Amino acid sequence: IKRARFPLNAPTYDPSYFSMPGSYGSLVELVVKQTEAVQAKAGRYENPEEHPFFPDDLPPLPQVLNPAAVSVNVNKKIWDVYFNKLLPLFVSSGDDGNYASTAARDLECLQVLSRRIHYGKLVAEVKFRDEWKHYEPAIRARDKKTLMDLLTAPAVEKAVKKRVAKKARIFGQEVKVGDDSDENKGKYKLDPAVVSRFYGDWVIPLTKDVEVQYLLHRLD
Ligand SMILES: C=C(O[C@@H]1C=C(C(=O)O)C=C[C@H]1O)C(=O)O
Repeated sequence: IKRARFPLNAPTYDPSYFSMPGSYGSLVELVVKQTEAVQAKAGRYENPEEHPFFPDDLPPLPQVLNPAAVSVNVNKKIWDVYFNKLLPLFVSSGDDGNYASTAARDLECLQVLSRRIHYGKLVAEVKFRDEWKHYEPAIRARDKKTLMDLLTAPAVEKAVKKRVAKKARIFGQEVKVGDDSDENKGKYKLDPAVVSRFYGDWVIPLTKDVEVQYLLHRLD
């Protein structure tokens, strides 16, 4: 919703627009890399729920989780999906020159998506512990399809998509003081249907990919 306040602002993502000593690339890459470096110093990535987008640029992170979890990081895919699939769905075309604010909102979106999708590791661990007799043979057989079938809960996915659409309607509604007309009813800063579809097409499938990748390493 906060990112939707700005148009695309393409120069934010254009390495040729923003030149600064050091191999930062585009402005958004500079903001993400430099922010992650500071947050790593503050201990952000000692929290197993947090994953950096540029881990190679950071000092070795203390390994809190077992080896199965450490190697699973799908942030490169999240980066691609966010900029190429999600952003075009909810920002207007155009350029208002607010590139630094745009990059800051993008960082917030990337980090919250990464945290949500990598929760898959914690969920997979719980599922393994609850039903290891079912998961162990599939893990040893490297049977991704069986693992995906075991961990998939269609009713939960349906409820999640319904809940995120409702949250987008509630938190994204246009509110005008003293306007009791129906003029603003059904107007949102962000189309709730876009949010629900994005969860169905990308967030949930990526979360399950994380679950499968974690489980494949669980018995390493
Ligand atoms: C996260 C879980 O695993 C899967 C992924 C879900 C999601 O990303 O929302 C929901 C249900 C499952 O298909 C879960 O079972 O809660």
